[in-house]
Amino acid sequence: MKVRTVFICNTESMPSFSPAPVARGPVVALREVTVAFDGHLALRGVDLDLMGGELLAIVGANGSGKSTLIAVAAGLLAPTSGTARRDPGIRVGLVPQTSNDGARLPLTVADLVAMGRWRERGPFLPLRRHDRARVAEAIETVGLTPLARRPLGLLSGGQRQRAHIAQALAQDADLLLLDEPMSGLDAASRDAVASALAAVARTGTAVVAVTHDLAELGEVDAVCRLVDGRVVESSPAAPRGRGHGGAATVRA
Ligand SMILES: Nc1ncnc2c1ncn2[C@@H]1O[C@H](COP(=O)(O)OP(=O)(O)OP(=O)(O)O)[C@@H](O)[C@H]1O
Repeated sequence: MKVRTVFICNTESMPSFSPAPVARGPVVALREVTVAFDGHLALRGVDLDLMGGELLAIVGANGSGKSTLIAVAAGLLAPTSGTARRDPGIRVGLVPQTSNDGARLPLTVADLVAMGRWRERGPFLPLRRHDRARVAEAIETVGLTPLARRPLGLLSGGQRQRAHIAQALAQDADLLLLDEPMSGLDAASRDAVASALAAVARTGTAVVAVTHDLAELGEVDAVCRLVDGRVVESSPAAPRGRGHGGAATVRA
């Protein structure tokens, strides 16, 4: 199955996003993936392809295995059985469900987002002009430019969440995984993030977002629904039709 999800933001602030994603195979392919925690099966025989250029929404009730699936896709958790194959060398961006934990870090918004460039630039090295532009663009995308110099500890929960999303956007990841990224965001921020995710997918990135409300993601390319660790519904990538208001359909 193929799924892709992207959040979009203020498109006027994203001039450097290039169009024309390049079609290729999955960046991550899960086959018959099962994950057991102390005998409890969190995932049961999951087959899933995460495709570059696609925005995939993962939905399901509490405890259905969404975060576990994200952890396996990110390479943070090995399947108990089955296989998780990742393209070698892909850059993975992750916004975990608990990204609000950074409240006590002695960092500003700009510091946090700049860390998203470390993989390209190397940690603690001065950012180059291009890196600084990517950082500024990501901050603008989530609407935090006026707060760029503010310490994380002085932000609201939703603002901090947006800062973590900006850090992920700045990474230019091949695979972008977001676990309930809209949690705590107001309507304007949700729209901005949804637009940003869609734009990122259009650059060729595989974007995967967990949500309890499909509508908040806007248009997605595919949907994967989990029930008790199983994929019970999935939609293949349909013609995106972004700009035509088309949304992905879900089929059993
Ligand atoms: N580290 C762990 N140890 C033991 N059980 C775990 C662990 N992590 C998750 N589980 C169990 O695995 C199942 C799936 O959990 P998971 O966090 O993936 O669900 P989820 O769909 O993301 O839920 P939510 O919507 O509440 O975030 C749950 O029954 C949970 O209790």
